[in-house]
Amino acid sequence: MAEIDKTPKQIVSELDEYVIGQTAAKKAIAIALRNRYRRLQLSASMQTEITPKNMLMIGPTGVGKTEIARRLAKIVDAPFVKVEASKFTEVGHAGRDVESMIRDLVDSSVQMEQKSQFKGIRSDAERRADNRIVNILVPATTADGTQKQSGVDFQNLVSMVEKMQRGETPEVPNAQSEEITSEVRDKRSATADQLRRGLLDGREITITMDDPQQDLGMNNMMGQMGIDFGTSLGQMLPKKRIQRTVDVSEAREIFIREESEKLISHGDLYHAAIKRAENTGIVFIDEIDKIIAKTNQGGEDISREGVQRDILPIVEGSQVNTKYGPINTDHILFIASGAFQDSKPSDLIAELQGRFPIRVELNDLTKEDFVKILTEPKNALVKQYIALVGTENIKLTFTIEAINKIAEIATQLNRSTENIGARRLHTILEKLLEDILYEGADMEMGDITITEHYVEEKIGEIASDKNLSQYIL
Ligand SMILES: Nc1ncnc2c1ncn2[C@@H]1O[C@H](COP(=O)(O)OP(=O)(O)OP(=O)(O)O)[C@@H](O)[C@H]1O
Repeated sequence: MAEIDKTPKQIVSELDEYVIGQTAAKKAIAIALRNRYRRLQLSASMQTEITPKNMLMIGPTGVGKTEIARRLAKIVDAPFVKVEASKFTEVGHAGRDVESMIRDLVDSSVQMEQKSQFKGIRSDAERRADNRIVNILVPATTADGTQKQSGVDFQNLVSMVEKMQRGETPEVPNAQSEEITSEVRDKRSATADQLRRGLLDGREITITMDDPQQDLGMNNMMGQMGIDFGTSLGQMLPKKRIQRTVDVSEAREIFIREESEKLISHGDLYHAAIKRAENTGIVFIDEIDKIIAKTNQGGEDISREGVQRDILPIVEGSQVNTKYGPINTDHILFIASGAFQDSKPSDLIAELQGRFPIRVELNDLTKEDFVKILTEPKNALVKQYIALVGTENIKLTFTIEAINKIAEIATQLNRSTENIGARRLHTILEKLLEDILYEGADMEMGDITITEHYVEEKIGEIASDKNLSQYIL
């Protein structure tokens, strides 16, 4: 969680690596985040007094609103979810369950927390997993000379349980009592060495593992019944074990996961995840303008305003129950976003407006922005395509004139058809490179340069035909 202490300037400069322009929005979001860090430095009583100032991003579609918020979460390692506000107005939506956004946030937090805890115990889990594999590959030899795998077998287990039911104390068979001959010991240490050096990868091995379907089935069933148990029921039920034949490398990953699960305390994990979501979580509510009531629409309007009223307590700060325990939403950062083409933020119900005091407008993107978006960000589209076809030994290059032409066509199309912002670049590039992507796998094409002429030839005609471009570009 150390990432949270980044200064606003550092955050903006990291955002600059991915998002072009929109400086006002980047600054505002960086300040909102810094204030949260500042708050955490205060005494507990002061902390509860200061609630985070939520933010409203206003701007047309496809200009970077979501991208800024999502990147920010990545930069500071914060749990993040995006929801469409309009989804809660849909007929049949289970009781307009707006709290689901918070539960999704906690799910994402649990995953992040689990990943970081697993990382901390990785070497321990690896050692245990390796032991299990070695024991399978080189089974212990019993006194009568037959081989058997270490561990308690099923019959033993049944008789142990029966004894416990009768109130007796069962004898726990001691794995050490198995005859491990020096020959077995030597063989095991040689195998362990081969395993560590990856020499056994690719060899098949039959393992006994937890049934992955069991948790899935249980979760689906709970979901369908709308039940949220206090703890994950899957953790409490006895695990169904199944046998599977897999590569040694895959078996190792399966065992590392199982051993990691055993090594961590789930109670601590869930507690840490809830704290993390409470203190650093970011919820992005898109299309907030779609839940503004239009006049004279009767029932539909009531439902839209109803959603605003449902969202209000969550944004104001309340407790939401999740299957990992209750979470307090007081300090979660909410970022709402909308185009507000036929409405204004002041059309939202007054209480909700008050909860989003930071307002920023995002600009429409120009042709110059498109040129930069195509080429500059770390994950720029052009770089992605170059890398993709590069896997088939094709060296793809774009001339500056070609990039300019693509940007120009995108700007024109956004004007003549619907304005979808930078999303237009995705559809244009996909169409432009269609042939190369199709034929690349079969042909030795060597170097390919995309010129202005190539761009005109491939998409010029479609772009100038309004009817056609509506469907294709
Ligand atoms: N300013 C920008 N710099 C770099 N890429 C951008 C920019 N604006 C948009 N993009 C790219 O365009 C796509 C859509 O952008 P984004 O999801 O941020 O749209 P949005 O403004 O949130 O719109 P909506 O409200 O419809 O969700 C993303 O792939 C994003 O990378």
